[in-house]
Amino acid sequence: MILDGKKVSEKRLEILKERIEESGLYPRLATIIVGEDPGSQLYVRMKHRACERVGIGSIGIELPEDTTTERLLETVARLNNDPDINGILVQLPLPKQIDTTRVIEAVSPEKDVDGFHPYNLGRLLAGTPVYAPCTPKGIMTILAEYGIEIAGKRAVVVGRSIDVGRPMAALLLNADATVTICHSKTQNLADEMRSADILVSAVGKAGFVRADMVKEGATVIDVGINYNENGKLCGDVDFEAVRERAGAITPVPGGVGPMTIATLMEQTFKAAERKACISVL
Ligand SMILES: Nc1nc(=O)c2c([nH]1)NC[C@@H]1CN(c3ccc(C(=O)N[C@@H](CCC(=O)O)C(=O)O)cc3)C=[N+]21
Repeated sequence: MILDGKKVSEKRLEILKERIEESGLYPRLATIIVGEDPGSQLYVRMKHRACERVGIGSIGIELPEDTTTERLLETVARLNNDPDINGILVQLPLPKQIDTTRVIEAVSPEKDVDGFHPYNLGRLLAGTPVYAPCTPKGIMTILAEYGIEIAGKRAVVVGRSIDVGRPMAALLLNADATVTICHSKTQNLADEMRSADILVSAVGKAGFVRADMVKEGATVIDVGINYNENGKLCGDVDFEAVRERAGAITPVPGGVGPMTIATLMEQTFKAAERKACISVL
């Protein structure tokens, strides 16, 4: 079974559009991008397009490559204090002169629709999440949409980043999976991966997950964003070989990526609802 993230994201965005309309709210997202990285610019453009589609206002702030941490902190503070802004997204990665941790911690937790602030990561780890990082949250949504059971299953997450691996493990644990986090120093990695009922790869190497590392019938979630030798977007998983063994698998493109953006939209609306003290998701 192919887990069609594109299709699920479209459906979620349609539902969200109606909910926003009915709410009478006009949520607003501010994005900040530092520098000229074409990849980052593409993703931010996609986020603005999604905003437009569902009825979220968006403002894009573009700062030069040589922006200082202080200057970026001032921009964040201004958006924190702007009552018309519900969500603030600082596109990562930031240029190397910038102290990313300070910037993430400067975003008001109520406007942290990316879910990267330590308050929100702490709430997630405590099992009482408010905003969770959009990529792993989107993965939980796609698993739910396809009725894939999580409770009691063995989940193996390969990768321990703050935006994917760590929060993914926390979300799966909150859903009662037995969770293992693997990384570059893990011994017998292939054996660990073969034990997974749910295997999440967030490694960043094309062809990293081969068919012999996947248990028959397992659910395989591919978070990789790589480009092959022909310059084509591909994930971590050897898709054609692995799909024969997997029970369910997400493609790249059309899998996890669109779910990330749909989740960002949902969390931005949630921020507007919480500000207006209406129902809480
Ligand atoms: N503060 C912050 N928040 C983020 O959420 C964030 C970020 N920084 N930095 C970069 C990553 C990456 N990311 C993606 C979103 C959508 C697709 C997506 O929709 N991809 C399409 C393909 C797009 C294409 O054609 O390249 C797909 O997989 O089908 C991919 C990647 C969000 N990120």
